[in-house]
Amino acid sequence: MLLHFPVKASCLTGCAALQLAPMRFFSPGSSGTDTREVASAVGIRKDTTSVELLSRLKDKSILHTSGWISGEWTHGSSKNGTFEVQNPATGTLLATMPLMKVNETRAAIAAADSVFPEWRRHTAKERSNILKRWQTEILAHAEDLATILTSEGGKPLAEARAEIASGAASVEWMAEECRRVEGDVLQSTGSDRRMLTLKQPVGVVGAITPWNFPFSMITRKVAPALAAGCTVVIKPAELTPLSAVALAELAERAGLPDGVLNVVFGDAPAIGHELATNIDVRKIGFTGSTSVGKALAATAAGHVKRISLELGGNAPLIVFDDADLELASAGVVASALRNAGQTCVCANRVFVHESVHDKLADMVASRVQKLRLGDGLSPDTNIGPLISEAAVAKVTAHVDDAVAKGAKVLVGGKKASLASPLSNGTFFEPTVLGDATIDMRLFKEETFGPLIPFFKFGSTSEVVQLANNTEYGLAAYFFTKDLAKAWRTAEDLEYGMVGINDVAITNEAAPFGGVKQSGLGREQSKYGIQEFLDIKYVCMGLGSN
Ligand SMILES: NC(=O)c1ccc[n+]([C@@H]2O[C@H](COP(=O)([O-])OP(=O)(O)OC[C@H]3O[C@@H](n4cnc5c(N)ncnc54)[C@H](O)[C@@H]3O)[C@@H](O)[C@H]2O)c1
Ligand SMILES: O=CCCC(=O)O
Repeated sequence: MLLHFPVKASCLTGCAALQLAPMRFFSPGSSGTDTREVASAVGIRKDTTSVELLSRLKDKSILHTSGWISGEWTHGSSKNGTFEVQNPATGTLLATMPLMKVNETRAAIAAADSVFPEWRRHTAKERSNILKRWQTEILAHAEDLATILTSEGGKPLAEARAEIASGAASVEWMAEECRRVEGDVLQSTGSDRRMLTLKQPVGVVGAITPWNFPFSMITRKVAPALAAGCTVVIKPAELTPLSAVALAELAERAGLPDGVLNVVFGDAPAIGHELATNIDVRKIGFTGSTSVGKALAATAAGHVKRISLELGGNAPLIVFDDADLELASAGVVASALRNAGQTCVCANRVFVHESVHDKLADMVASRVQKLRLGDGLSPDTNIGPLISEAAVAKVTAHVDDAVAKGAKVLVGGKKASLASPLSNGTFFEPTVLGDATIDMRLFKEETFGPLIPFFKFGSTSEVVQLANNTEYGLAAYFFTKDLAKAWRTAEDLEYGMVGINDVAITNEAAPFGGVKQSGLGREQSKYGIQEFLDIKYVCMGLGSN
């Protein structure tokens, strides 16, 4: 049954009326201003968002501070309270969001379920056209979306722009793939029957996404789901929900019918549990940590739901003695420090042949020394903040543990203190460590920070064994000019994705996903849409004539 929420899409300032506490808005250098002053000064939804962020946007109406259920912007129950979204570069408040729980999630699932029969009956071309219009809206708002993404997630604008482009490319790809979903006519086992298969949408999908790619992790799930004919409830990370609601706004503008896409956030365990247990949800698509993914998979298994998991990584990057060292050193830095090291496919462990180890370490150290740490919104920043103090603490612990066990700090090594207005930001110096060994935490655990540890190796068999010595199996990289070594190493690495002389391997045409405890299933590419389709076998008897 669909629960009714009293807030309509047109109720812009009215949404705040549902909140119990008096609303404040914040901007750097101000301690807050009464909501009514702001609302009258600027007109829309300023009551719960940072004026500084709004002032940076060309189209301010893509910034929402509500959930999106059944085509309505809603705060859900006013009894639930709120949570805050902060800019990790400055520590300033960006938005106050309604905390949603089980009832809101049930309403979103009910909305998705009620329109599923209609959405699946749309022709593939109709769904494809809506997806293409969504892509057009995303591209038209790319700069605003990148600004929102950098403000809530911290990554430099250039990386945010690349993420928006990659998300738009996923939508475009699935708009095309949509029209190529085909069943088969099978060779019949008897002359009196015909046998065929149909591919049908699985049903309502719950999409749970992380903060480190707040935009593209959503498009990678939602675009294939919508293309297949599924309806969706998105649960974005509470640290970065603003990208998700902007995407919902643009989907609505693209003509996506009400209820086909819904967004809820707040009490993550409660929302996740409801998605994993509600009988009307047929599939969960999750990207996040291995620990949460495992727990969610166990819960969903109790209800025999389909699930895709994109989990943690611990990527090796191997540099063989015949490698192009300029290319390899650029690859090490680009991979390990992407999004300040907070990327599931970041190189975590750099294995270098002993004959070129010192030279490569020097080349990497000199590249890293030139990088500028700062606010992602500033054009000369190469590395932004980490997402939180907890993230800074984890990188610090990994560096301290490594140094205690004999590693040498070649560059960086500690939390960075930047001048105001970045003095409350969560920054860590990009760090290069020499003499890393396998007894260190950084060998076994995903650091998720700007840390490049160097390990020495002697033979190919030794380094493949070291690279595979992890519970993870997402991405691996290596550099060599030897063709035979390239084939054998690519085949022997126990990873879902392998980059040879290349670290920028992700794109919409390539299957993204891991093996071992890095996950199940594939996103993107021609395989991604299959995760949202069931195979139905149809047998038609022809009678005895
Ligand atoms: N393999 C991939 O494609 C990929 C991509 C990006 C990030 N990641 C991984 O994600 C992790 C970082 O992201 P994170 O810290 O946001 O991960 P996380 O597991 O803490 O959170 C991911 C999502 O799950 C939600 N969540 C938290 N607890 C939950 C619960 N009990 N039930 C249901 N949902 C819950 C969060 O609110 C968030 O939306 C890293 O391990 C990284 O490697 C993997
Ligand atoms: O961290 C997840 C996504 C990384 C990528 O798209 O290459």
